[in-house]
Amino acid sequence: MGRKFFVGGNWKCNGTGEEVKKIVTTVNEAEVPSEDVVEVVVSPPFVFLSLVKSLLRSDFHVAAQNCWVRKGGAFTGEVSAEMLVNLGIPWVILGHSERRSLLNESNEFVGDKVAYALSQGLKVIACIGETLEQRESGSTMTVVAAQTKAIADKVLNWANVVLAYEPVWAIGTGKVATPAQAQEVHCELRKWLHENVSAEVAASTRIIYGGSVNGVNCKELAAQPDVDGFLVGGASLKPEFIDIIKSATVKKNA
Ligand SMILES: O=C(CO)COP(=O)(O)O
Repeated sequence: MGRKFFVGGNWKCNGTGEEVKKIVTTVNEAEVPSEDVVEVVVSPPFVFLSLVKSLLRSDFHVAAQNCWVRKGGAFTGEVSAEMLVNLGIPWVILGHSERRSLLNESNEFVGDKVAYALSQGLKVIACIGETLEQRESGSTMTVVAAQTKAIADKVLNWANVVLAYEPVWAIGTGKVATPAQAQEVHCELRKWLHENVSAEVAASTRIIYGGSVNGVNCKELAAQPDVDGFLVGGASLKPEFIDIIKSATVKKNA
């Protein structure tokens, strides 16, 4: 049941036009494994989506970092799923912990967003993850299961969903989950999908890890059986993003 390795670069709210062009040039010039081995997506801020799409190599794809929960209309400041489709943007990141915590996006709201984006033909990187306090109190699985359930309640077809496990305590902190910690949660999530969605969805859905992934720690993480790739923040703005893409070969040779 081949789950193709997936590497996403989440540029968050960073970059000028010049900086964005520089990052794209770096990834365009890189020699990386073929599209059969790794699927690569970069996610610039909305305002740079068209620029990046026009410059980016054709074997890599573009993702937005968010979209509105329903059909567009009188929602000042929002960007709709329809607009992303109209721009030719195939992917969207939804439910990132920064939006959950800073903008109060609830599990239900994220579930609605995922369902609506999928209904419009977008592919979704759906983010889940526990805080440090939740981990220390032993509720990691309860938290990520509730976040996943809110998505599963609204989504019938998982073919276009990638689940990104991003422990909040590991995001932007330099404190990466150990390979064993990541594997444990990914394995539990796959079990959850098996029991609550279907064996087929559990076997085929990619579960990727995010949180302080870099060009060095990626190899050992990639070797874990249930880690199907990465969602990379800070390191996706640097040349080491290429090393992270190349970690796909660890999986291939496993
Ligand atoms: O939030 C992340 C990706 O979505 C991870 O960010 P860092 O890689 O900077 O920790």
